[in-house]
Amino acid sequence: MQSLGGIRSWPATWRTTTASMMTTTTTESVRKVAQVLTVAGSDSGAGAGIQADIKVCAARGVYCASVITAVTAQNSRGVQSVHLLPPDFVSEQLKSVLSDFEVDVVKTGMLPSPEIVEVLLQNLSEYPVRALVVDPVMVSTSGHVLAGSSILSIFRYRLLPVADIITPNVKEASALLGGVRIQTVAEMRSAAKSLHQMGPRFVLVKGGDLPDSSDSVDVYFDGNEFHELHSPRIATRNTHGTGCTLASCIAAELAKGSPMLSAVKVAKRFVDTALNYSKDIVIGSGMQGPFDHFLSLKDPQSYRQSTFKPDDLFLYAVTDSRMNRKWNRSIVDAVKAAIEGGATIIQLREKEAETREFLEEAKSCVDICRSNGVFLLINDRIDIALACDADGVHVGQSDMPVDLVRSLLGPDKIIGVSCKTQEQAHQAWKDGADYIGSGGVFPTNTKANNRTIGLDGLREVCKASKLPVVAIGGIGISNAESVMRIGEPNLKGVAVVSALFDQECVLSEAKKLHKSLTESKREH
Ligand SMILES: Cc1ncc(COP(=O)(O)OP(=O)(O)O)c(N)n1
Ligand SMILES: Cc1nc(C(=O)O)sc1CCOP(=O)(O)O
Ligand SMILES: [Mg+2]
Repeated sequence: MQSLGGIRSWPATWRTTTASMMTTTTTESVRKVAQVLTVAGSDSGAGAGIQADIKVCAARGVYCASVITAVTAQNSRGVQSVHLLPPDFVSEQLKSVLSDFEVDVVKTGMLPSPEIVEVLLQNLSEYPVRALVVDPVMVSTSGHVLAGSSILSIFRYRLLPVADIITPNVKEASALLGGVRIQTVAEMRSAAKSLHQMGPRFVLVKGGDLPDSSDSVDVYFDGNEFHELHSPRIATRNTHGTGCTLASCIAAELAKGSPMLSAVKVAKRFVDTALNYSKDIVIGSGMQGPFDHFLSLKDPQSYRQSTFKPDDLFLYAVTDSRMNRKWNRSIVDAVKAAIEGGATIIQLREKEAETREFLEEAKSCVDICRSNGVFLLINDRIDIALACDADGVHVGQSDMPVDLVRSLLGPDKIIGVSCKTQEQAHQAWKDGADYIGSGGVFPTNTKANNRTIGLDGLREVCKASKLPVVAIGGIGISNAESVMRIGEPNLKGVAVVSALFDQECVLSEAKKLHKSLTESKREH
């Protein structure tokens, strides 16, 4: 079979992504729709399987075709019965879709027999796609075997070698590796490495089932580097279908053109958001309910609260047009490098930009940030934020009042406000802000006539604030650790301008600062 080629070669004409990201415009004005094909089992309860896959793709703005390998009778109590489709008929479905549609990414879920894997491989060699995402489903969340041990050999020797990414949970990783013990993050790393040797380009071992961990940790391995992707464990019964959802979301992001790590990060965040958002909905009477992929079954007010997370403030990159001009780089390039280096949120602070030019650049930055799963805020300019559909704004005490900003932007946007005093921190909470920027912690050359409040002033603001706080002003690699060391639980990160953007290489400075912040977090 020809190598599936991952997501390496996109026709240049597809690159102009529209705001909705579902379609891309070619020079001939033909709209190319990002397409996923899911090859999986049907779940009558619709929390997992084909039904979940279609919902995720729809939620992410991607078209999803479906080839059904098996029909299951299941609900929130478990799997009552499974009916396998004949391999010939699975092949007919594959041919129907692949011979007609321009499928970008194939995602596999329940592949219940070696014969079905065989017909899948045959069809993929006849109709190659850009990427193959393999979720090696073996056992349902309720414990029902969906693909027995007869499948292991063809998975190991035929399917994994042509996969771009595989997304096993620890039980599936263990089964693929002949029953090795995987009970710690170190063992997950070692499993990811061994699985990578079986041929997939990337491996994501999901640690949701790991015993005794307060975090949910997934281990990503690209053949060289490991990334640990942490998220807080969400207490809910509604976890049915999380694996299918994650893999399909990765497929959808790849179909839109994201690099692999970005696709994985976006997918993890999507699952966390959906789980948190629907943690207390009740569908079915069993132990494992479905969750809401469209985030629409609850009060919309709570959506905003669940999407912005205080930890997003960890490394806050604030751009500066003067510095970009000095170093001869565009805002877009500056933002890309900051994100690649580990920035967790971006603010465009373009004090001298002309409105028209700023708007165009802001739109490009929104696309970049969105495809990387990083929020983009606009400094001061509510009009620009609305026009480019940014994720929010940052305003100061002399800018538009926060309550008015909230009424203009609505409940879903993120609003940050600068506070130097406890009174301002109280007011920020009352007015509906999401976070506080507090400084100048140290003297700065970036903002003229800025009053320095020092570490003591920062501590005061943190103590008075019910909101998460990010520290700003004169912060860089040499002193970021001393800021985080004040140890206030709601101090979530540092915001920096010159430490990233008044430097020759934004990427390497961002990486260094991220590393130093991560180390100081580990120590405290
Ligand atoms: C994260 C963050 N904190 C504080 C500020 C300062 O905002 P403001 O007081 O409105 O001053 P200007 O940035 O507009 O000069 C910020 N931008 N970001
Ligand atoms: C934009 C801004 N606001 C501040 C505040 O105190 O609210 S200090 C500041 C400038 C921060 O730039 P640098 O990281 O280069 O010191
Ligand atoms: Mg301002």
